[in-house]
Amino acid sequence: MTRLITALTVMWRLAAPYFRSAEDRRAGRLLLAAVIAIELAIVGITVLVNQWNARFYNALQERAWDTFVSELLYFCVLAAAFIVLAVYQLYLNQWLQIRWRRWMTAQYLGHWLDDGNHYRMQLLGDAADNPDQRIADDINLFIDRGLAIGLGLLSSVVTLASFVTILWSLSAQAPLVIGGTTWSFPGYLVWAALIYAVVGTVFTHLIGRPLIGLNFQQQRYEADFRFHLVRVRENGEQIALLGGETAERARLLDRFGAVMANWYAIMTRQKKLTFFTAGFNQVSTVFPFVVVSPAYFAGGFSLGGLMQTSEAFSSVQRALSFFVTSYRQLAEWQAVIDRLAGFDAALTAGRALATVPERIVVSAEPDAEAVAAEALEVRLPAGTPLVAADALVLPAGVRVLVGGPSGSGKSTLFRALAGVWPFGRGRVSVPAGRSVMVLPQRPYLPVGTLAAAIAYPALPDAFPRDRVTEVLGTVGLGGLADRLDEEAHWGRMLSLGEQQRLAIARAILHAPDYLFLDEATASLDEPSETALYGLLRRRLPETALISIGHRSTLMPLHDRHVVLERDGNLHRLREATGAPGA
Ligand SMILES: Nc1ncnc2c1ncn2[C@@H]1O[C@H](COP(=O)(O)OP(=O)(O)OP(=O)(O)O)[C@@H](O)[C@H]1O
Repeated sequence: MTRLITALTVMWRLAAPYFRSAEDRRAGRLLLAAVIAIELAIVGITVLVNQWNARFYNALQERAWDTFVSELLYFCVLAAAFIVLAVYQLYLNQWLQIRWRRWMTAQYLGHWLDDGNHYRMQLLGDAADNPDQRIADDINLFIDRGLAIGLGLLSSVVTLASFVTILWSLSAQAPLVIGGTTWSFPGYLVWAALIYAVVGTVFTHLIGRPLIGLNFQQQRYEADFRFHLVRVRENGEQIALLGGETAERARLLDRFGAVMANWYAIMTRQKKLTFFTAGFNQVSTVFPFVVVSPAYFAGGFSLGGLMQTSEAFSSVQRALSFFVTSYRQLAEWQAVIDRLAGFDAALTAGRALATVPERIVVSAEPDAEAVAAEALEVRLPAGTPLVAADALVLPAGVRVLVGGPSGSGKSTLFRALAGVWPFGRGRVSVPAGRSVMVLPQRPYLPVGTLAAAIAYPALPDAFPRDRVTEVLGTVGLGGLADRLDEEAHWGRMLSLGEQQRLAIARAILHAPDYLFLDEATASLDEPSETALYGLLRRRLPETALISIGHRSTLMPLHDRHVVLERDGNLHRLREATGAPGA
């Protein structure tokens, strides 16, 4: 029971915001009201059809031709109304689904992407596996199944209320007579239907309960398998060069093994459940007749009455067995709710990480003249100290080379200065209104046109075309100028050196105040690297360049040289002796 209440609370927390949203609540509420109204109208038609049953079968029994014809016509009217309602119910339901889904997707994308939360969530580890599945599949399933189950439940409750009344009065008309003795008691047909359905529900629940967890796991294993397939696709070149196909196949089959093992468990459980539900459904066809037959054969009941009673009995029993028939859907839905709730929690944890008391605080200071780190200690997510930078000051236009052994924490220090690495303590102040750009060794090039890849993160047409062409020429990629509108996976097509040139072109177009280059030219030959640094110097004279690099040829291209040196259990940033470039 507490589980049910928790599930309902979580469901409400996930579903309600859409119907309260400023953007779409009117349309959402209207569509929902229409879908509910149609559902109720359909139940109304079922009640009318039930009453029609009595009249129609009586007309057949009495061979009353005129009544038969008029009842047939009446049925046609009901059927026509039912068809129109069924069509519009589906149509409006789908309309509601896509609007609701658009809203929820936008919300989740916002919470995931805003303010670097996706990256912090990733740093937190396995808190939210496969966010893509949460956003693409789970939101869809939550809405689709939620509406189906919600409307099914509503329809069952209303059907139950309507038909229990009918069945109650029919119980009085059809006394239960066995062996000449009357055994009936008020509403005995209702009680029979109730007991039958409750037995079914209890057994279904007992047999089917493990399906909730199994379905949850299944989705997870499937997503995991898909994720690893995508990894292989993305790293195809490396795998082919290393001849890693056999290892990959083994790894993928291993992942698939988990999919299969869980699937077997689902199959076994499903088999048990289907044995029960299929049997239950078969018995349901004849059970009402069995219950009413004593009254019918005792002679006090017409054929119409029998048919109406069996129909009403079936409706009550169907409504009561709603839980039995939709158990699989409910199990799946419960798993979806659990996953979305888990994703929600991970989103919140990611956001909370940005505001924990002990973290690296990066703030924009109106009076600051330089990027400055004060008592900065950068740590790993697990809390291990990595880098200490007591008093780093990077004035505008400075050119600093950051050195230090591999793994000493240079890239992590850049992440901390750029404000995406919260683990640690101390402060970083950035002059307000100054822009910062970080170029990593392997730049991110979104799939799309080349123009979009260069302009990223600005919009594809943010820079005049002739300027883009000219800048491409200056970084040595003039040959690509006439392919700016070509859509491709540029990150795979261009060599790493070309990608690095492209990233330099991006930096020149954006002209940031602070440009951090994390081995951003390491794939270029030394003369090209020197030429590109010269270009940056000429094109962005005001921009501070802070580079990480291991080559000694970088030294003369910078004014200052700082290094990370081991100091106890961490590396400390110190000014290196001997000014580079001197
Ligand atoms: N997300 C993370 N979780 C745990 N450890 C991490 C994470 N990111 C980096 N590290 C660890 O922090 C240490 C410093 O990594 P970092 O990439 O900053 O070093 P680096 O000095 O830039 O190295 P290189 O010169 O080889 O590029 C490494 O030991 C690395 O394994």
